[in-house]
Amino acid sequence: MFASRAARPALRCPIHSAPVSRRDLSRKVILAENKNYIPIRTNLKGSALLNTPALNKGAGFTREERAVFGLEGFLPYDVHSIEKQSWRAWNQLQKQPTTILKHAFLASLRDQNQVLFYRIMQDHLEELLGILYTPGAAEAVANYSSLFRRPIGCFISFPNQDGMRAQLESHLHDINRVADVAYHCNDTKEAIDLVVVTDSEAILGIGDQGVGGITISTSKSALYTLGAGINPNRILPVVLDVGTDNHALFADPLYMGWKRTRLRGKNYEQFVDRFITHCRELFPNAIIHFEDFGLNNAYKFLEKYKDKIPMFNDDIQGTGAVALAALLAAIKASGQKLEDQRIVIYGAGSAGMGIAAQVQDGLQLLSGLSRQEAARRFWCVDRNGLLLESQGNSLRHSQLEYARPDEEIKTWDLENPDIHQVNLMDVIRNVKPTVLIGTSTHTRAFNEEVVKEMAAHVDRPIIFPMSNPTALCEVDPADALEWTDGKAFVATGSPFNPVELNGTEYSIAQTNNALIYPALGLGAILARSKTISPSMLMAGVHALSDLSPALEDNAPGASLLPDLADVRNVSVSVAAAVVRQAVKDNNAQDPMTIKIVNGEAGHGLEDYIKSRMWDPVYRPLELVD
Ligand SMILES: NC(=O)C1=CN([C@@H]2O[C@H](COP(=O)(O)OP(=O)(O)OC[C@H]3O[C@@H](n4cnc5c(N)ncnc54)[C@H](O)[C@@H]3O)[C@@H](O)[C@H]2O)C=CC1
Ligand SMILES: CC(=O)C(=O)O
Ligand SMILES: [Mg+2]
Repeated sequence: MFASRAARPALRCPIHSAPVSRRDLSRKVILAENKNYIPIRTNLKGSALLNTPALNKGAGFTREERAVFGLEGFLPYDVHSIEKQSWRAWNQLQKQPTTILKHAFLASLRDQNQVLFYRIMQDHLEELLGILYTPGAAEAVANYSSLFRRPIGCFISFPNQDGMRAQLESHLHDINRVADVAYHCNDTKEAIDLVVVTDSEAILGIGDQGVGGITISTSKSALYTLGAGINPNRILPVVLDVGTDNHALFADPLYMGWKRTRLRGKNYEQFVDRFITHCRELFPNAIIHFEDFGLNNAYKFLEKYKDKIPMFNDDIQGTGAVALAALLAAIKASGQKLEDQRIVIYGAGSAGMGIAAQVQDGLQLLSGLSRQEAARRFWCVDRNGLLLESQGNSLRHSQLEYARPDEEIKTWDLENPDIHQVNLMDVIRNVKPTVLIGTSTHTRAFNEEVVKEMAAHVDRPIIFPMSNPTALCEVDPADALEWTDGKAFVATGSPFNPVELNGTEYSIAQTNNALIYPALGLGAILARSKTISPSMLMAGVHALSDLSPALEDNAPGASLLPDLADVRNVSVSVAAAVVRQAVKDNNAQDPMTIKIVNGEAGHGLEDYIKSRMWDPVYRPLELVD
């Protein structure tokens, strides 16, 4: 049932002191013109300056800069504004015939003129996100070695492990970073805010991609800049090359990674531990973002480090957070309660179990359920069907508490009672779920039969096919809406166009961790929090959920979450909530941020956050000897 307008909850975030206006969200670049941009000091001149992406302005160098930095013979005469440069780059990009060539064009631009790359991305975020990120990034990762031009990011390969510390350190001395960041720091140890690391075992839904996984680290890093204004020169994207079990890569003569079977066991763990130790020593202020590790390792390192250092696993925690935000929005918009939901998770891996854990936290915190009562709201289906207690030893640790008692299915109407494998349709028929989440990589698993059966028992089915890239999505939103006569709340992991049905336009929320992890990272960096705690995550969830367009009055068909293209504005609210929570929990260590949150600094937190965001504008340059 649709909730009446009066029944809709007030637009007030429990974490924020002030109400949040969704109308505050606008596509405009935040505050760029009000900032005082400190000049960048450099001794580079001529072609060396043009070949330093963090400093290069191309045709954007002013007359004075051209004279001072000896650029006149290197550039055509006319000086062009960044708007003109962005327009030219956009026209060039349009001429690239395929997504992968567009991705390669953007990578090349990033490698020539970093500010212009971020500027064109920001100017056309809606159109370009699908190229830089999912689904485009999947193709770029898979074709990394054949498309390779120049390396971006940090490559730590197992055979070179003896030099790991020096390899990381050399990135501190990278000319781009030194020019823009380290020069202005008292200590190079302050130069890195964030490390984004993958070992490439489970890239998006396309599996083991060996060294090509660097592109997921660089894409996720770019989204930190676009989404939360984190200075790109203070981010280190890393791939840990520990070999690959993707044997197609071995057969490729152009493959650029270490051609060995993936390292496992003790050697692997020590390698990753050594990496973390060096990062902590060399970049003590940096938070560490784990991305697309294989399921077992993802959980192993999360458990090992989450209470000790500021780190998080994006696939587990970022995905859990964005899914809960969308779920809370759907529930509020339809006047339901979280504790009344029966939740089926299809694909019980990192993302699926991360969502279960986050929603379980929500059930405990918001609905007052015990941990065990909350776990009873889930039915998780994996390759071998419904997770059952009798599967004991074959279940992974993260799955154990959601396994259902075998007793429960004794009374069920099963498609094939002879086999001990309860399939998705069995679960839908017997559980009558209110929520169906897909994190399985099983293309079109939510077929017409599944969706119609679900819709036959609930007024507003909540269906989140979250697998990426687009081709692996469990159901096309247009189908899900058609099969439910527009009653379903649908949200996907990759972008989909709005759906027109019976005179209503349905916007499809892109329920992707990219809507929340940039702000989570920004909040943790600004607070310099000791850890990235569950309460910080939950604060981010509430802040994001409260910005849901579906909670607007009279908004049939509205998206459950703000548009990913609005992420930078969304991030201000979400990061503020994260920071406030860190301060409240005595987890924050940055004196300035603590002062601001405690109202002792004379200006508000949101303004401070905006003032700390990096913008794609050309900063003045100052020549030093
Ligand atoms: N929307 C978002 O923000 C995010 C989406 N994802 C997507 O979720 C999907 C899974 O990613 P991860 O959890 O990291 O991978 P994973 O490998 O950890 O988990 C996938 C799970 O699905 C199961 N599975 C595979 N085929 C199945 C089938 N036919 N039926 C039932 N279960 C099946 C696997 O056994 C495994 O447990 C990927 O497509 C990924 O792109 C992941 C993270 C974030
Ligand atoms: C979005 C993301 O992190 C994934 O699909 O793996
Ligand atoms: Mg991922």
